[in-house]
This record gives sequence, C-alpha cells and structure tokens, in this order.
Amino acid sequence: MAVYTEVSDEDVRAFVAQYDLGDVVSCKGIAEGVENSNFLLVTGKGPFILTLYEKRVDPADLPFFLGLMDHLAARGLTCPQPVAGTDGVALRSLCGRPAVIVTFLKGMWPRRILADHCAGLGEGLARLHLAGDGFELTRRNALSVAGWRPLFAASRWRADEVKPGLADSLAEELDYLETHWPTDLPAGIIHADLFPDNVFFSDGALSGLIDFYFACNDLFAYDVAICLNAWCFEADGSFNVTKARLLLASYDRVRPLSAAEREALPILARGSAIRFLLTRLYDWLNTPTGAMVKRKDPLEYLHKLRFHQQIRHIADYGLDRS
Ligand SMILES: Nc1ncnc2c1ncn2[C@@H]1O[C@H](COP(=O)(O)OP(=O)(O)OP(=O)(O)O)[C@@H](O)[C@H]1O
Ligand SMILES: N[C@@H](CCO)C(=O)O
Repeated sequence: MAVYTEVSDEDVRAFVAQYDLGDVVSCKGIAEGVENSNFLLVTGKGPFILTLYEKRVDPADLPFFLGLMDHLAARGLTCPQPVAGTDGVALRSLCGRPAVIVTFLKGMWPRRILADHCAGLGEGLARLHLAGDGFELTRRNALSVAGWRPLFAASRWRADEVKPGLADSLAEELDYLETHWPTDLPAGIIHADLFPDNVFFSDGALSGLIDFYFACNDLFAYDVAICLNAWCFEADGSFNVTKARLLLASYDRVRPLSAAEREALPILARGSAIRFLLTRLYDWLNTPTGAMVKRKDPLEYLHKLRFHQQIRHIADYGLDRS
C-alpha cells in the first residue's frame, strides 16, 4: 500500500470543507502504487482520489501535471481532472504535503495482460501523444539519459547487495547509452510511466489513463519503448512478440512511427529498462522502514535490459521494420 503520510479524519474533514463536495463519507488509503500517498475519498458528491505528493514529485512541477490533465481532458482523453476548491484553487497542502483531489475514473487496470489490452494500449498511447500537442507548459524529463548517472551514483555503492556485479554492469550500460542515445526523433508530451496499473479498461476497451506524475517532454518512441517493457514480457521473462506487434500496429494506425523511430526502439528499450531498474534499485535500498508500500523488483528490469542488449535491430524482436 502506498501511504507514506497518514492523514487523520479531522484533517480530511477540514481539507474537504474547502470544496463544494458535501460531507466526507469515508477516506481509505489505496493499496496500490509506490510513488505518492493515495486515498479513495468518498463524499456526498461521490468518489474522488485524494493524492499527497511524496519525495519524487517536485512541487514546482505540479502546475505542469495538473494543467496537463486539464489539457488532455479538454481534448477528449479520459483522465483524472483536478477539482478546485470553492476559492478556485486545486493545489493545496495537507499534512505538510502538496495535495490535490482529482476525479475518480471508472474501470479497472488489467491484472492479467491479454494481447487485446496491448492493442487498446497502443491506440491510447498514440492518442495521448497527439492530444498533448499545444500544451503550453514544458517539463524536461529528469529521468532520461542525463538523469541516470546521478541516480546510479546514489545507489552504486550498495548495488552489489542486490546482485553481485550489478554496479559494474550498470556503469558499462550507462557508458553505452550516453554515447548512443538518439536525440533527433519526434518529441512532445509523453506519459513516461504507462504501466498496466495506470491504464484502465472497461468491457475490454481502454477507458482511461491515470498517474501523469512523470509526464514530460521527450521522444514519443521512448514512451512506446517504456510500454514494450511494461506490457510485452511474460511472467517467465519471455518477450511476447504478438503483444508487441499489436501494440505497435495499433499505435501506428493513430500516429505512424517513422523508420528512424522503429530503428531506435532497441536502444530506447534499453534506456527504459535502465530507468526503471535504477529507480527500483534506489527504492529497494531506501524505502523508509514502516512505509506501507510494496517495493518493486529491480532485477525484473535487469532481465529486460539483458534481453534488449542482444537485439541489434527491431527485426530481431520479430517486429516489422516499417
Ligand atoms: N483518478 C483515479 N480514479 C480511480 N482510481 C485511481 C485514480 N487515481 C489513482 N487511482 C487508484 O490508485 C492507485 C494508485 O494510483 P497511482 O498509480 O496514481 O499511484 P502512484 O503511487 O503514483 O503509483 P505508481 O506506482 O503507478 O507511480 C491506482 O492503481 C488506482 O487503483
Ligand atoms: N511504474 C514504476 C513505478 C512508478 O514509478 C515501476 O514499475 O517501477
């Protein structure tokens, strides 16, 4: 359960009194997620999500995240929308943390990923990329290639506790990625964390996207690579080429991938693998004792990294070049 900050009933009632949401019926910590403290807040006006932003969210970025959700919703994408208080302000403070109430999305994220989910995902991801066009704020991706070295430095001295030799393997990979990382591919607003638990489905169709707190300006194809890693590997570690084909084909129908973007997928997938490996490694070594959170396994992403290191070309995945 991701609840880092406990909120008392009195605090919640005083907080909600600043909105036109009626009385608080209940407020329960949500047993999912690792980044922020999330609560299912039920008021006289129905269910909402109360989020307290934790360590990895820079408060200065919150206007970007909240504005982006409004921008995307205005363009027809189903995503949470910040709720303003009676004073017109959405971003507040609760228990010493920046805090926001957002609208509740119907649907469920898929616990077991089927090939059809990957088709829905590809279309939804491409629609998100198109819908981000025209958003006036920008945010650099702090967790792209320039951010990996400092993140690694924070865990390097203890990395071998997780797996002997891990520190050297990561150092070598970072050298490679820093030298070969592509820069001249189409870019815009990306989600940057579109894992299955951030994509809701209803009756088999994608019904909404959540958790825009890593969204930023970066390469569109990097977002595709993040999804290949998060959606197209099976529990036994094998790469499911059917899922990958469906993801790419449905993405392509909405926003065609250029030949250069396809060519770059193997290195982008390596970058995506090291990004999640490094944040998971840091969290593995630094999650505060007593925090109600289920840590994620960094080595799952070492396995994915090793897989992509063997790939020279997109055709080696069994995927089409165009
Ligand atoms: N707007 C929403 N509508 C419905 N449920 C939501 C909403 N926002 C969050 N949730 C629920 O809360 C859970 C955790 O939310 P979220 O993914 O934003 O947390 P996080 O700590 O940022 O997680 P992550 O580890 O994915 O970064 C989701 O899996 C979902 O069940
Ligand atoms: N989706 C991330 C956690 C949130 O950053 C992971 O699975 O490591």
